Amino acid sequence: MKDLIVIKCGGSTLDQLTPSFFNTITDLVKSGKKVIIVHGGGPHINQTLNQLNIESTFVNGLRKTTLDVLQAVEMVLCGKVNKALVTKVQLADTLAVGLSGLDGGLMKVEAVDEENLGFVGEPVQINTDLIYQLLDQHLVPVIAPIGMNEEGHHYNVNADSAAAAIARATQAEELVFVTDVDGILKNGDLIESATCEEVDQLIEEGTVYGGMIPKVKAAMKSLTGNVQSVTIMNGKSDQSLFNGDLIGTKISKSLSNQPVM
Ligand SMILES: Nc1ncnc2c1ncn2[C@@H]1O[C@H](COP(=O)(O)OP(=O)(O)O)[C@@H](O)[C@H]1O
Ligand SMILES: CC(=O)N[C@@H](CCC(=O)OP(=O)(O)O)C(=O)O
Repeated sequence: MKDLIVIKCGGSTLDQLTPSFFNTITDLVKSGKKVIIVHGGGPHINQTLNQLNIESTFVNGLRKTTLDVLQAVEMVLCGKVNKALVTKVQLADTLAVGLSGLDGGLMKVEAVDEENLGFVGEPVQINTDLIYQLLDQHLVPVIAPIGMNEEGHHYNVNADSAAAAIARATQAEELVFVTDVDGILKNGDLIESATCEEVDQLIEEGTVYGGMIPKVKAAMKSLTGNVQSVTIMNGKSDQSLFNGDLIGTKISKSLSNQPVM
């Protein structure tokens, strides 16, 4: 869809996002752009799991999700984090609708690897009609990454994967990952642009690790569809967001996949 931007807000940066960030979203909507927010909440989940004395571990950036963990994840993401974000968008004078992948069949998922990861899902189908209807009403959908499978079981979805699947399915023009670092760093320096091949190499050599892995993998997956541009940027930077070139790491399709001019 033309003029559609999917913004993924990482849990690492959610509490630091300033009113100017949310004012920018209002400016975007007023200028005729359509905005979808997909959010994470990893640190918020960790805090609640600690309070509940529930252990959780990560495998390649994905949280191993037992039934106990799933219940806490759902409570934190769909409840606390989602509603806090809806409130902040609305304080900037834009109406937002908070929902999860469960609501309106928004995100159907399949288990990734139930034996090793438990209830971790990956999106297989997005109800784009529902999203378009909200966008047509000038509402900003704020989406928590919990999905449902065919049997009605709930799954924890990495928020980067959810954002990429939603960007792909809605044919968004842009996907922006807002996180707590300036972009992909190598030896402390920002990599301003990288092709998918270069990103694969960065994973292989260990420069990209942990929570950055699902982010770059999701970025690359979205680029195999209609998404034109993926940027990873810092939510703390006070740059005038989206008014020109975003500052961060821009990931582009491999040169061999570029259309011939
Ligand atoms: N090459 C890299 N450049 C920057 N950050 C990296 C890199 N590799 C791993 N990371 C880690 O990825 C983190 C961002 O991922 P994550 O914590 O999952 O954030 P979010 O909650 O925004 O999704 C950074 O804070 C950093 O610790
Ligand atoms: C399967 C899986 O790992 N799900 C994530 C969902 C939240 C998330 O992705 O939050 P961030 O964007 O802040 O990392 C989790 O449980 O932490």
